[in-house]
Amino acid sequence: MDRDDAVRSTNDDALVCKLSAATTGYLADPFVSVLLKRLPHRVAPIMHRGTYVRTAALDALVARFMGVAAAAGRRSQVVSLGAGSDTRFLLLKEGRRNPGLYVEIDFPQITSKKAMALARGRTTKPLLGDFQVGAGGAEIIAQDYWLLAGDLRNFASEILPRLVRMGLQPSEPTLFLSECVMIYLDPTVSDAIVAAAASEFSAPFFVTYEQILPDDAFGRVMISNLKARNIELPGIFAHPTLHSQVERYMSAGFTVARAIDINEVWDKHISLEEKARLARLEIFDEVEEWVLLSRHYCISWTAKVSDGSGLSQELALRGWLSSD
Ligand SMILES: C[S@@+](CC[C@H](N)C(=O)[O-])C[C@H]1O[C@@H](n2cnc3c(N)ncnc32)[C@H](O)[C@@H]1O
Repeated sequence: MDRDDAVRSTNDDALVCKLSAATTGYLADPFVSVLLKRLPHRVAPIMHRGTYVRTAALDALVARFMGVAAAAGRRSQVVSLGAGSDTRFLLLKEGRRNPGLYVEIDFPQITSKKAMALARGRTTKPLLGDFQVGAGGAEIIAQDYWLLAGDLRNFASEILPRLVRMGLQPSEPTLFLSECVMIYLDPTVSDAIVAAAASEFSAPFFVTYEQILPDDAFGRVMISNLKARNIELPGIFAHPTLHSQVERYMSAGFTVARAIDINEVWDKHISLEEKARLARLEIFDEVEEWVLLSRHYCISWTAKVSDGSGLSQELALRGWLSSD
């Protein structure tokens, strides 16, 4: 398995965790089972919780972004980088929420399987509306959803110009989402993606979920376990702390940014009712391991909002997670 195959295999990990979390009752997501029919192995409660917290936090941030755009009477655009098995577009449509434009990009090996599953799925096909399948079956182009094949290493030179040619509007509020993706890219590439978002768009937002803290005992084991599968995390050394996650945005030209770890999301941003509901799903006794693991994953978010954009900078940042 070469390096890119190994990186692509991380989407299977995410999908297995998601399907197991949905089957166990952590997530209300009927669409994961369209992408994966059967669980290949049992998934530990700690992974269910991690998947739940990451999904809940990113859902809240995406919803908040869409609310900010809607309040300003603007079309929201989401660009999910390395979207893999992202089902947010389908969930938005199912909930009759207007997704604006939702774009997903991944390697063709990943998008081909997804395109086939979505275009054929009894529950997914109607949500796409009229659509065309392109690139030999690797892409779906619908009015509010584009599933595109591409290599993010060519983001600035190929992907972004193509998106703009297709109708992505740099003048509209645009959220770039990197859910466990930029960490696999060379930092010069991921920094260039963040910089392109900041410089080419009038009201760019960026959300990143990825691993941090490579240098403590847990971090070293995490990295060596992945290395054993030929998976490198070049991004973790470039942006290893919450502080440096914020810095990456500010030095690219974003104007407000925050980063918190998953442990803090769980402690402060998941309601007591939700925690009580999750506690009834299965026994959870990996408490110490959870604290260690969840401190090694972070969510960071940022916005660049100028006075003339019609969006409030304060609104763009404050309240992105419920109790801010
Ligand atoms: C851990 S998975 C995450 C998938 C999805 N974002 C999620 O959270 O479920 C990482 C994804 O990034 C994609 N990816 C990594 N490097 C990429 C690149 N250079 N170009 C396109 N996609 C890439 C992989 O193919 C994989 O689908």
